[in-house]
Amino acid sequence: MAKINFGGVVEEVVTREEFPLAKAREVLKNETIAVIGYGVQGPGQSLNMRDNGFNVIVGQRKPSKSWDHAVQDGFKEGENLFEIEEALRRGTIICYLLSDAGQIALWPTVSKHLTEGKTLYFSHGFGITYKEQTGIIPPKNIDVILVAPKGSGTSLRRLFLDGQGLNSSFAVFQNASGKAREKAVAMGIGVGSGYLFETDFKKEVYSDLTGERGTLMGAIQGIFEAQYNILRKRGHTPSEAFNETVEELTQSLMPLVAENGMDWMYANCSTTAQRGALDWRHKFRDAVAPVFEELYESVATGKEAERTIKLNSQPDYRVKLDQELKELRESEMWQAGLKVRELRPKK
Ligand SMILES: NC(=O)C1=CN([C@@H]2O[C@H](COP(=O)(O)OP(=O)(O)OC[C@H]3O[C@@H](n4cnc5c(N)ncnc54)[C@H](O)[C@@H]3O)[C@@H](O)[C@H]2O)C=CC1
Ligand SMILES: CC(=O)[C@](C)(O)C(=O)O
Ligand SMILES: [Mg+2]
Ligand SMILES: [Mg+2]
Repeated sequence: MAKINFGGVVEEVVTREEFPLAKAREVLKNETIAVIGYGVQGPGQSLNMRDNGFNVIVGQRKPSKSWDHAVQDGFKEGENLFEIEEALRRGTIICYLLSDAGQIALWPTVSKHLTEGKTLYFSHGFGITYKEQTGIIPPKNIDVILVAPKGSGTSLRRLFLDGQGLNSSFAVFQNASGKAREKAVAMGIGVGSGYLFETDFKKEVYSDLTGERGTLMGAIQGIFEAQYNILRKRGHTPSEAFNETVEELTQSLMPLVAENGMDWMYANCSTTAQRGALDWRHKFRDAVAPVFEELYESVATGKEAERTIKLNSQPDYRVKLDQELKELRESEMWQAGLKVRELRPKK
């Protein structure tokens, strides 16, 4: 493990240099890796593993859109694409990539196939950490590991095809074979991770739920809306409000942050902008800090898990989520965004 100093704190990470693909292939050479579920993570992980030369099969409900998607991606029924139970029977490493709520419904079926020597793999600490609510309690005589790509399965695949890699965390919950850690790292390299940092199931799910509800998804939309609304209220046009709230951020400023940090982005803006941003950041931090306290508490007490399980286990959960996404898409702000995107000059 490479020791890396992250802002004054030394952590250990696994890089592709020290754990090359050839080593990962050697560790997993006798395994049949069964990816259960072909939603967002399923395609990204299974295609990357397939291209990396691992023995991958997919298990998915049939008929379903996800089954058709797997067929389109070149998986063949009876060869490397099976109904879920058959894939569970054949797999030695079971990658449980159903939605977190879906994992609860299918657990009685999955657990039947978790015989000694098999490995159960997750990409989220959810099922294990909130076991009182999920009922997911694996038998003691199997390995239980996690690799959580830090981003969408879509980005995992895109970055892999670009020759880059998304970073992932990894963890071991049960080490029955004595080789669980090595297997987890090998799987992490196999699914196309750029590098891997170690965590445990609880820390993974607490940070993940906080991040996606916070700055990655929830908070960012909330802040966009608040700023867009004030600009509109004070007489600015939708195009001006959208450009000044979203378009400039994603097209001009965030790429600079990604490249070289926040001070670099600031330094490439006017001194007027720098003065204002350096002053106002404190006020924004203090205003949202209590919301983040509330959010972390809701994650740590299991309230977020309870709500997710309850709502996403209903038969019409997908229809309801799609309806809410439609409302977002049809809001004035994002309709203005649609037009702004169309106006971007093409290469
Ligand atoms: N979406 C993402 O990019 C990321 C997801 N994760 C984690 O990876 C895991 C998989 O997530 P996603 O790919 O987003 O899942 P998803 O919501 O796309 O669902 C995956 C598959 O589960 C199937 N499914 C759902 N309920 C089912 C049920 N009751 N019985 C049988 N099949 C069912 C769906 O048909 C779909 O093919 C989750 O634990 C998630 O938290 C981790 C990192 C990123
Ligand atoms: C993409 C990712 O890592 C998320 C946001 O945590 C998720 O999809 O659950
Ligand atoms: Mg995540
Ligand atoms: Mg998540």
